[in-house]
Amino acid sequence: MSFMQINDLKVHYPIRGGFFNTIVDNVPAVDGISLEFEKGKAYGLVGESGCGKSTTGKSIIGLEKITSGSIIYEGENVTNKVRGRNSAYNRDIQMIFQDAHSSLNPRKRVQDIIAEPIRNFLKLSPGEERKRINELLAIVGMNEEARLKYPHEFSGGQKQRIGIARAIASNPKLIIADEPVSALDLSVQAQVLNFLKDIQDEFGLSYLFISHDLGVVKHMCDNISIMYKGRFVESGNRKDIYTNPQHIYTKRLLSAIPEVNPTNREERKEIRRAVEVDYLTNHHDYYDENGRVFDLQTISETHQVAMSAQKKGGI
Ligand SMILES: Nc1ncnc2c1ncn2[C@@H]1O[C@H](COP(=O)(O)OP(=O)(O)OP(=O)(O)O)[C@@H](O)[C@H]1O
Repeated sequence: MSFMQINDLKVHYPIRGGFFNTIVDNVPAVDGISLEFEKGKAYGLVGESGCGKSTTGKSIIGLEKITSGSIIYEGENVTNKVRGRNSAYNRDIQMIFQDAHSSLNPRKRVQDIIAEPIRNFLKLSPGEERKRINELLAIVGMNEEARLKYPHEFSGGQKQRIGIARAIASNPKLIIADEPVSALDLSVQAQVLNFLKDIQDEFGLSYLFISHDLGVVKHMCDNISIMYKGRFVESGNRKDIYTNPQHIYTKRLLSAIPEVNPTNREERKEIRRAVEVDYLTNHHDYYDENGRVFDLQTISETHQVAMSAQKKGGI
């Protein structure tokens, strides 16, 4: 049973111009997507740069205005509602950003950064607050000495952990993680991803995991939606998406995942060849989930991504 439903969500950014700075056009950043969230499950949103992933995340959290569609949270329509600073929705839906550095206030000590949601939502006594901050630091593998330090005194991975401690401080139900590891070194990426997985199991969290990297999402998500130009071209469970992708765009994205195992690398080459043949021989149209025609220009862009990964020795 889902606790939140997103129905036909659209976010169109107005483009202004002319002498009177009127709206002359709009950018359909998100153009009719639907999603449902169940407790304890992780959902992946994957697609190339500019396809609308971050706009989706930001509109769910209330940072972007929704043009049309609805968000139903625990039976209540919360679309574009002016939500109070300490509403249940704000408490239950939290976000982790790609750039941990700029999402932490450089003038605040770690204890005040983590205390922010506690003060907004939990109303604890000073002693209880202190205890809760120590608990949260322990959950993210940091010791109490971190409390009095400032963000610049930490590495990228540690900063991301502080961001995670802040996100889980209010006991949220859903965390929207927008490229949470893409700014980190590979070894630290694995640490942070494993850590996110551990706390998911421990606290029954749900995630909306936003990434351009199908490899990362494979590690984290139960269900995956492939996004292209503001729409989903394919959605399914992890097994279906990775072993039986239906859409040519998904196949292309999959063939661009770097592969370290030589046997799998050969297999990957075969898949890529098969996709090429399909593309070159079948000059039929491809469609997205809503039956709208999917233009081939992006397919060739994806192809270039796959080819450049191959040249770098990735596949
Ligand atoms: N404030 C804005 N005003 C106008 N257009 C915007 C604005 N923010 C984003 N866009 C446009 O909306 C589209 C979707 O952007 P978005 O940031 O959601 O993509 P993305 O998939 O998250 O990309 P990336 O992976 O590079 O972050 C892009 O074409 C972008 O240029």
